[in-house]
Amino acid sequence: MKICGLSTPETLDAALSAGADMVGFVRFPKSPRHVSLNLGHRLSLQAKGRAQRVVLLVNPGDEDIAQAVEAINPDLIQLHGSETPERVAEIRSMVKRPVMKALGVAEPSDLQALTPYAGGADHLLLDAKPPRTAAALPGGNGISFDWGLLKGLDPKVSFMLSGGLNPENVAEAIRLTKTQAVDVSSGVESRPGLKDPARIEAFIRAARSAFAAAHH
Ligand SMILES: O=C(O)c1ccccc1NCC(=O)[C@H](O)[C@H](O)COP(=O)(O)O
Repeated sequence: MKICGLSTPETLDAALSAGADMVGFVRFPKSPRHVSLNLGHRLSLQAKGRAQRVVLLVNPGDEDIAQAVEAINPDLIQLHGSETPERVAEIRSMVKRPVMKALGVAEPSDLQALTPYAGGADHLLLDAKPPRTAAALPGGNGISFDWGLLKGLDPKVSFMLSGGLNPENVAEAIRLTKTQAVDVSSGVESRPGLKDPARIEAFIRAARSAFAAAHH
């Protein structure tokens, strides 16, 4: 279970105390969840040893990557832009840490885009595609995609499910998609960029019960 877009010590503590496996820090200035290098550094120290720390970058240049790695020392890098399979592999060898590539799903043909990333990325995160408006963020939009599309996916492909999840629908999403991992951002917020500790706890509780039920 990954809680993405944490940006305060209090809400990070709520995610860690509730048992999140991964906590995500967004480096994207247009996002209400963006963290400075300094804040990212402090949040990362707070999470160290308690959950995997993920830094989220969008089409980063080498310098952006170097700065984020130096300041935040993440356990994993999430790439949430239009990075090619070659660029993902290049970043992975540059940072010498695992990389998760996010891919948007809206129609069956989008699943074919997964194959070229299989060699270069350590994990795949399947998210909804962002709305086609100039102001839209590449992620964190609270939009679900049709989970039924994943019936067309090779069962050997492991992925993290994302996009429009919340405490109310996460159990159904796990049951229908048989995913092994889930990611959430706006579904555990009280307003864009502000995480709600009670919703974080409810999300993790619901996801944990659904994973337990799926393994019986
Ligand atoms: O969350 C953001 O603000 C963000 C900005 C730029 C690129 C990606 C971003 N979020 C990516 C995530 O991993 C979100 O958790 C994922 O898109 C799901 O978001 P939501 O549908 O709001 O749960």
